[in-house]
Amino acid sequence: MRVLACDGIHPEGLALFRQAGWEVEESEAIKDPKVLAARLAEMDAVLVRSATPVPAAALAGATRLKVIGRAGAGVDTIDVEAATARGIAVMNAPDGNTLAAAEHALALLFALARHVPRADAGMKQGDWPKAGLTGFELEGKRLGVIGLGRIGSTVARKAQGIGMEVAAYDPFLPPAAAGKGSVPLMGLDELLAWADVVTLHIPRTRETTHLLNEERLRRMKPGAFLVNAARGGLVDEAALLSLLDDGHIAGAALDTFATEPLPKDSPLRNHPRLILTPHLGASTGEAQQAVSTILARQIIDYVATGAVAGCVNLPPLTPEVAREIGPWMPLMTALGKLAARMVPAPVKLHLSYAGRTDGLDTRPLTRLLVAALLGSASGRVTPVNALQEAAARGLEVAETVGGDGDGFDRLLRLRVEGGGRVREIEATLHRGPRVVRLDGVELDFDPQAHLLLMRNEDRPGVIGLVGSHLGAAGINIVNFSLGATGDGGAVAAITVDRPVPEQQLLALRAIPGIVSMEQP
Ligand SMILES: NC(=O)C1=CN([C@@H]2O[C@H](COP(=O)(O)OP(=O)(O)OC[C@H]3O[C@@H](n4cnc5c(N)ncnc54)[C@H](O)[C@@H]3O)[C@@H](O)[C@H]2O)C=CC1
Ligand SMILES: O=C(O)CCC(=O)C(=O)O
Repeated sequence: MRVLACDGIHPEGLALFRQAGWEVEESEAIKDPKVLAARLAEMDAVLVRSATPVPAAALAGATRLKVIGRAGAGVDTIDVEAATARGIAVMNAPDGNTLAAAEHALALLFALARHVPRADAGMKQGDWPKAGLTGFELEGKRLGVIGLGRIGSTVARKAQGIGMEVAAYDPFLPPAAAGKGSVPLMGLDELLAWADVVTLHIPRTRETTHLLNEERLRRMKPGAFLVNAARGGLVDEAALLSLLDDGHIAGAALDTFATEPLPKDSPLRNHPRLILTPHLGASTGEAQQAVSTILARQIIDYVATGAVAGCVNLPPLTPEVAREIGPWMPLMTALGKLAARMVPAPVKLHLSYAGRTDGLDTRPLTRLLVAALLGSASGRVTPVNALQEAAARGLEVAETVGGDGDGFDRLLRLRVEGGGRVREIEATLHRGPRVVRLDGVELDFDPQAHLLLMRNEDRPGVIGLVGSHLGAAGINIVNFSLGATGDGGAVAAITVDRPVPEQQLLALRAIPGIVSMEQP
């Protein structure tokens, strides 16, 4: 396994990759998608912070890539839609830098209130710049928090600790979370008109871009302050400059910008009532160590066991559940491949998980089977894009859980329709992964093995001829499982030690009494 670590990922996470046997390549920020694409063609995972964007163009040839890891919270620099369509998981580690980002927002708040940067700059120039730098006290002032998630709620709690009155706007908070906190919620316009200082803690998305446009900024209290340590683009920078100029907004502190790094000639750089930091929110030793190790563990576990944590395009799957369903995983892949060969253009798939189903999370298993079923035909299908691909290719997927396991602890019944045919497979893990019934006939074979499926007339001598023919061709029979169809015929699953060449198949089909011979 190979991982490309861009943008200065903390060494502790990289050490975890090495300990797990991964090869680690480190790189400066890569801005050109073509250059990144060339590097990603040979990688199983890539790690980025905010400097290396991962657009669709960078993923064009990334056929090996399993995970894009964001060592932090915001995934706005990654084309998650394009990654999902290519079956690539996108993971982040938002818990690792919550405190750092919240403390930085508060640092900016204090710096604004007491003109710390201007005082420092004046002192360094040999001045004693006391006059004109009278500030204001934060205790008793109103803080309006936009986005009451991890960072916003941490900022709110700490601001309450210094005696600020705090309210928030967050229309997406789950009702339980919204009701139990000590931070009252308001509408956006109400909050803007109420607060002495507004601080942003939301992701950048299509919907939140320019959330604070000129009209909204003007709804802020005259003389209010603004802090943005969330994302550039949430605030219309040109509008902010004009409101600072006309004095409606008294001051602002920005850690994030629409274009990063901020262009040298940006007018933001020259405004006396703007405090600027170069996207430092997550830049503490503790946060960088935390995000890199959290992310490394998530990626290593995902690739090794299928456990899913911190993934923005796959539902979570705890290590315990991954362990519980782990033995099923290779079976699901083998069954998906077998079903794909039996029904090359499937239109309907029904999976029924029967027997003991407690503790069995069937969703990742279904995704795995669908990925194998569709992946054999074309393109790259993984559990990440399996259901999306199924919908796009017109495959209807349904599953039921529970019901009689027919004497087995756990039994999977698979029904695939396509091309006017219906095929049914029943499989279990009892005494190893095995198929126990095929199209209603009792058999017993390992679906992962090289396989011949034979229909024949149920009369003496036919099987002997098949055995002799395979033997003469140097092909060893590993297992021969035979079942009667009840209409004078029989079905056999013959597992062999190697693939059977086409000409041998033709010869086998020509044996008298053979109705069909498939190598699925
Ligand atoms: N400056 C820096 O270095 C850092 C910046 N960040 C930024 O902070 C953002 C927030 O991070 P977390 O708190 O960890 O995320 P989070 O997901 O815990 O919280 C985001 C909150 O915003 C709310 N939200 C979403 N859209 C909204 C809208 N239109 N209006 C109001 N609320 C909305 C959500 O309901 C959620 O409660 C990240 O997406 C990232 O962009 C995060 C870490 C470091
Ligand atoms: O990696 C960084 O320095 C920035 C972190 C950040 O913006 C985030 O986690 O969203």
